[in-house]
Amino acid sequence: MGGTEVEEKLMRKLGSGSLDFETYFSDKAKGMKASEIRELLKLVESSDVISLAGGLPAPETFPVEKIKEIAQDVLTHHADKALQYGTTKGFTPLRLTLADWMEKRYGIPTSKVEIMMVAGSQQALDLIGRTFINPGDLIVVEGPTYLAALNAFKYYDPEFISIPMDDNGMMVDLLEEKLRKLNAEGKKIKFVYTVSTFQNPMGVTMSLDRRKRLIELAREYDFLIVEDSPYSELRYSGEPIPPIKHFDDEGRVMYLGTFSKILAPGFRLGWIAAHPHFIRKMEIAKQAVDLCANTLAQLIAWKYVEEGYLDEQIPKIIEFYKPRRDAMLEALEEYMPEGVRWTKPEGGMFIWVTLPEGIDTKLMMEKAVSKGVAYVPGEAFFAHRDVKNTMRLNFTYVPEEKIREGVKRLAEVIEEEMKA
Ligand SMILES: Cc1ncc(COP(=O)(O)O)c(CN)c1O
Ligand SMILES: O=C(O)/C=C/CC(=O)O
Repeated sequence: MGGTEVEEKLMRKLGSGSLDFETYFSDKAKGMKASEIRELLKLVESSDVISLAGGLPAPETFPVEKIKEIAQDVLTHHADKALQYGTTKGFTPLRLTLADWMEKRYGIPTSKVEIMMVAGSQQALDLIGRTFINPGDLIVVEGPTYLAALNAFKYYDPEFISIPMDDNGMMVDLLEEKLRKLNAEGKKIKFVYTVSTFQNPMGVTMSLDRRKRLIELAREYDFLIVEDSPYSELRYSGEPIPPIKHFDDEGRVMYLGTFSKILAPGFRLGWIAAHPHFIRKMEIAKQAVDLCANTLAQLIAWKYVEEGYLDEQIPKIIEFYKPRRDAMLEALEEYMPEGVRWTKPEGGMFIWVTLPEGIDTKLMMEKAVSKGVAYVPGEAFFAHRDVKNTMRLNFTYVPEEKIREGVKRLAEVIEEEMKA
């Protein structure tokens, strides 16, 4: 029995009860929206639907034996630390190892950043909202962008400015135009949120020129940059591009990393690399949220990175995902009707599909699931939910033959929709 059935059974058993539950919620709680991605995961959890929806890493890429071995070692030699409360900033040896790892891979000097461990980079997004957003602050996001970032920031009542994307990431020239207009009105933005490499949901990567221009604009118009980068290690083709943080001399960029796609999401372990002044304030915020990140997970991750297993594992993950990306691109080419477009990402987990104007992919979802395929409708990835004819496909979770079958089924649904 899947989670959804369990919930429904419990709700039926308890009935509506005597309490008027809604009256007890805070105003903010009443305004919260469920995550389409999280809800979809429940939908396809116990069915034979081919899910191209959730951005789930393939379980086959989890280094189970190595985790077992390291956990055994950690619990034999460091149980007193691994099972105890830790400091809010995180296990120091892990933080230092990660700083060295980032310097080696991204050319971000350890002297320029401090690292704080968080309960997944999703918590980093909430801490950034809690620490930096006043109601009404202007926050720039990509259109489309990671929908759970919108949900995290929304709780703090910003005003979103959505900047369109193309195959080279955020259209920074349009951002510059917007900044000029705001400046003429005496307005400033607080920060730009970007998934700079293999973006969620489009899969595209911000070009080097745009990264350099964005950091120049940040200086010129005095704003911060939140660079959220869970996918940067998953490159299947093309050449690596330094993160925006690499060009940051003043401490304007807060870089978010995570173990979710390069070790396992179940660790719920990510990190923020930022100026110590910003880290300190977010540390104080985190003290009130969860005291500290999971210490057992931190010590296992520390050994995993320190002893070089992470650097060994990343090429294996790439080798596992590349054929799946290729299978999806080939199937889209083979099955999709004229008039349907899609991104051709060099890495990451997602492909973004654009249908002819007038088709609403949220309304089309029910037909797709009845045909045995699921995707994430694109509307929720836009801050103003004003684009309806798009969808996000994930290629990492199901094997190639299922990807092909899923795209074939989806193409049939789209074809029918285009004829309707
Ligand atoms: C852009 C982006 N940011 C943050 C997250 C949350 O990741 P984590 O598992 O580290 O919380 C995700 C989820 N994959 C994501 O796609
Ligand atoms: O699909 C995504 O973008 C996010 C996946 C993480 C989640 O399961 O919510």
